[in-house]
Amino acid sequence: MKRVKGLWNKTVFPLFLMILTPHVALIMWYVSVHCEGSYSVFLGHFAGKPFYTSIIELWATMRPPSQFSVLVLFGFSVWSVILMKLLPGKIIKGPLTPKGNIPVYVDNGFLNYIVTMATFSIITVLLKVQGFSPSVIYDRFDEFIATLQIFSPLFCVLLYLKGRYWPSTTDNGVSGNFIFDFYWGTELYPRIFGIDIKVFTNCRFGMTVWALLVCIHALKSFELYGFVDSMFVSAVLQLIYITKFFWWEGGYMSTIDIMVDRAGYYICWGCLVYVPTFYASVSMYLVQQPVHLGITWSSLILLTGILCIAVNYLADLQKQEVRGTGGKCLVWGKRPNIIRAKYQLENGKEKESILLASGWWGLARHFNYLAEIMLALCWTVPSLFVNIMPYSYVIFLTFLLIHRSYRDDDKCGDKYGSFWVEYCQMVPHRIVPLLF
Ligand SMILES: NC(=O)C1=CN([C@@H]2O[C@H](COP(=O)(O)OP(=O)(O)OC[C@H]3O[C@@H](n4cnc5c(N)ncnc54)[C@H](OP(=O)(O)O)[C@@H]3O)[C@@H](O)[C@H]2O)C=CC1
Ligand SMILES: CC(C)CCC[C@@H](C)[C@H]1CC[C@H]2C3=CC=C4C[C@@H](O)CC[C@]4(C)[C@H]3CC[C@]12C
Repeated sequence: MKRVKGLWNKTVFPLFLMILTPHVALIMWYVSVHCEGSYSVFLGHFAGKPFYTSIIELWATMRPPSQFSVLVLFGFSVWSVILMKLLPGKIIKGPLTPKGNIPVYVDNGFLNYIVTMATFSIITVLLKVQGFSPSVIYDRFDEFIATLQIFSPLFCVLLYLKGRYWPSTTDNGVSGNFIFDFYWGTELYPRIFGIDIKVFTNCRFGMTVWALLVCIHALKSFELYGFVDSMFVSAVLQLIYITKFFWWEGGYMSTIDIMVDRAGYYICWGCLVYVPTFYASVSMYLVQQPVHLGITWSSLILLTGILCIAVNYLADLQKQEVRGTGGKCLVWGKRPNIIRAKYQLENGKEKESILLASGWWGLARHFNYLAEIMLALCWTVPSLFVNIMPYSYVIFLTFLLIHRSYRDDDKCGDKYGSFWVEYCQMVPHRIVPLLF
């Protein structure tokens, strides 16, 4: 039984995802642009054809990388690396790794984001004056997907080799199963010329490109129809969320992505290809499917979404503050219930950490996930209920976060043992209080 589980987790599932996800990234674009945002129309395009011819036809609709797409993506990556290196920021320390290393980061993500978005706005105005528009990226998005689909797997191969033969730290290693090692990665936080790869892929590329695409899709919509409230509401919520992310970027360095997930296909390919295509898909969908919501619905959705962002942010911040002050702070006006949980590093050294069982962390073990899902629903609902396609992200996110809550339980159970059991008894529900 254990062997079957291992085969599923370490080979079949990763392989399945690595085969499936490049198609998904392409399908999101194809359905939005060529199928009126409808999966049924999409299936109709290939009805009666053998599966493999449909796949070939689908990929053939995508134009190959152009000089333009390569230059823009390469230029943007260089720009991000330069800003990462040059912009000032407080030095922050990441959490202690299982091998006993402490990664150090320069907390300049918010500044990086502001400088990039301001530069994008200036470029947009300059282009507009000359009769051009960045919305050409929407028009030629297939060329961009093609470029990412070629370069990102190559980048992951490079990361695999780097972790195997030239690791940056002792937090590296292989399991001997190539499929799993490629998917999961061979290093926890690789650095190339001092550039932290996960900070680059997740924050400086993935999250920033997501914000830029939201603006580009909104601009395209504006050029086509003028002001559209559904696009506005969806875009504003996504942009506030992404801005919040960068504001809190220091905290992100202590999350599962950074302290557990290695730099492999899952995280790096995911942030380079999946985030731009899948995470920004609601905005891409709305370009061809504008909806008029009216002021009442627009305001209601916007306010609910902002509330969800606030809850998500406050929950993440609460954990950070309690740990930062060693539990000597107030949570919702009271002394927090905390567990001082002991754990051991791989070298046997004993350490202590705090588990918070009050505030948002007393409602459910991952209440922050509930706010995250509700928020994604808020920026999708403006597309109304005509098609399932715009809901793809929120459906994916729900599965991702449920799976993650189990993964995190396993991880924390292994790490904290009886302290985690105690916490689970105090806070029995995972994500939804009283229900799940
Ligand atoms: N849009 C998206 O695709 C996704 C968004 N997110 C968002 O990212 C943010 C971070 O999420 P994520 O990293 O998944 O998880 P969490 O922020 O929930 O962090 C989990 C970690 O926090 C520590 N921890 C767990 N319970 C407690 C507690 N009661 N008190 C103190 N520390 C605790 C443990 O780490 P330790 O080892 O330090 O004890 C655990 O591994 C969230 O806002 C989430 O919504 C997350 C995933 C996907
Ligand atoms: C099958 C794979 C290709 C799936 C790839 C998934 C990844 C792209 C995503 C997995 C976890 C995601 C994130 C975690 C936490 C985040 C913090 C939040 O505030 C912003 C979003 C994000 C950075 C998010 C980004 C995508 C993932 C890395």
